[in-house]
Amino acid sequence: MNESFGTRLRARLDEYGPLCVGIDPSPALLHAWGLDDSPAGLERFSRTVVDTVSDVAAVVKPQSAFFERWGSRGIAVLERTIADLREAGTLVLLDVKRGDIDSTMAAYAEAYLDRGSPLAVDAVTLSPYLGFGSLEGAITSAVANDAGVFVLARTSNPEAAALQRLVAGQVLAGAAAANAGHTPFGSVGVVMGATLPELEDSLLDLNGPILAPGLGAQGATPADVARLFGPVRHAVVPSVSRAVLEDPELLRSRVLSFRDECAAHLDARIATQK
Ligand SMILES: O=C(O)c1cc(=O)[nH]c(=O)n1[C@@H]1O[C@H](COP(=O)(O)O)[C@@H](O)[C@H]1O
Repeated sequence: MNESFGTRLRARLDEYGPLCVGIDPSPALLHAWGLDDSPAGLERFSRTVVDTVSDVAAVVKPQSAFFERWGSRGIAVLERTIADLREAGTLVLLDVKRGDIDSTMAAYAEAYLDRGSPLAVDAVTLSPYLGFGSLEGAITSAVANDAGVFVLARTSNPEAAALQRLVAGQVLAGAAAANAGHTPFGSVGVVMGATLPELEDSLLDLNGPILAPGLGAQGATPADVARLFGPVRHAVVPSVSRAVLEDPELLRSRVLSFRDECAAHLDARIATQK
């Protein structure tokens, strides 16, 4: 690898369309699929998602929490899932929402961003609540490994608004500073829920990718995403989990229809039309 995460993400979005598909093997979804709530059930679920969507989704986002529930056996399944995704060629965004101080944050960065780590991925979600500056080392490490980060700015859940509107400006400013001068855009993304009523104007200066969860189960539609993100729509990666994962038989068709609808509303071309 010698292209930045921003460059690789831009290419993948242009080729496959603007969609991130979650792997969220919750007990409820394992049950709906007729699988045991066990490491074997997790593995079957994850492998089915990888096999069914990796050739049509620009980004796939495993949710670490559902693997961590099973301790070392769950982490072993997560490692195999990451390896399968990388082999399939899709970009892997691990949703871990990590954030801590200096050497502790460095250890998280080593775990997820260092190319030699068994859990190395293309990008991770980070939490900025120990200060945006506490993430600097992880951002440096991401860039050194051609990886990326998505820092929580305004999340999709309704409880977040009161706290996050006080600090989102600092997150956006920190990410914009890290991305300045990078083309096609930088590798420091932010998370902005697709369910939000409105956005900070400073998002216009981000020059980086925007992960927008909240499609489907949390109520947002592709039209909402286009309305909300307006002038930065080319940088948005809408993310969907439960609405496509409910039924393995419908998984591929639902991913294709979310992907095509997002592309149509966001004025994005899909070079590889499957
Ligand atoms: O970082 C995330 O992916 C994330 C941020 C956010 O603001 N809201 C949000 O729901 N998520 C994640 O997106 C997934 C839920 O997606 P749905 O099942 O489509 O609602 C879960 O893994 C959440 O942790």
